[in-house]
Amino acid sequence: MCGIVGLFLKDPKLEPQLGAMLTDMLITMTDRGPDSAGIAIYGRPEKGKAKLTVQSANPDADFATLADDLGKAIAGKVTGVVKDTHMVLELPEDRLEAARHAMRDLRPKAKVMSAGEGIEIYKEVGLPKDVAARFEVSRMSGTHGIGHTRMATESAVTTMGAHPFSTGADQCLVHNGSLSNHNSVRRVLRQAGMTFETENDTEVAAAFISHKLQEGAKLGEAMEATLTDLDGFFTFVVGTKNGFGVVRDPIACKPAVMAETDQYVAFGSEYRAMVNLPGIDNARVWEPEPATVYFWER
Ligand SMILES: NC(=O)CC[C@H](N)C(=O)O
Repeated sequence: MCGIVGLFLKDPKLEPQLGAMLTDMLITMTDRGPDSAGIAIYGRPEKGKAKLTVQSANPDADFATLADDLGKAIAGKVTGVVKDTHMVLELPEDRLEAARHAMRDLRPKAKVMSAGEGIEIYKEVGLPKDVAARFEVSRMSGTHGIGHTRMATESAVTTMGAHPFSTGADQCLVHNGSLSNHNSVRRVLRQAGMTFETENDTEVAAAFISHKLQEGAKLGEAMEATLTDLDGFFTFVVGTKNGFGVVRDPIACKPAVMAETDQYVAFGSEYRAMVNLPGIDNARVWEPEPATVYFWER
């Protein structure tokens, strides 16, 4: 099982409702994966600024002076907003890599959930309704977003084992299925310099796409490569700063439904995730074909 939802807005008028729409979609998928849940929201990037979303098991101690400490370490202005176990740090775009490095010394136990100009990722063990409420996702605006509710198959039920996985700036991936060659692909990617936080198969798929993008592939090409190099079952939904993509393995036994109107492109593991979207009755609704890449970019 596992439930996936995604929404890529074409109409800016819907942007203030992105978090609320995705939350509703994800809660509808709760019975497909009750052990952990997560959501990636892409806000409109602010010129010259970047965001680092970090997570801590001890947020009071770790977050109290983090914005100031990080500001000193990177010699730049850092502001932060704490939401439960997560904190979103806003900083100068050209200091993003320096900030990632500084975090390892400043707060070695805190985890980086995402980094980039638009992306924020919130994920924890628990049901979608509880995870979404803890991080007030329904109040967030944005241009596109992806949500996941997990029934673990390949690694422990932990915060870091929850989806979405982010392995590159402004990139994320969620997965329904299980990969059979993830250990060998992980070894190859490690040799190429990619690093991993978990033993999870989905993290390997995310890193595989990030590595292809680093090598210069376009989003569609990177997704196409999953069809030749990754074995097993998958429906993947991928987010980038300006893009949103879907691909299913050649057997395609993991369910997927898409809907498109003039206002949005939506993805659900099942149609019921999309019933409350505006204009859904007149949307073009279809099942994505096996071994076929679909993507949209602004
Ligand atoms: N049930 C699933 O689709 C699980 C997805 C992935 N294999 C995981 O364990 O996280």
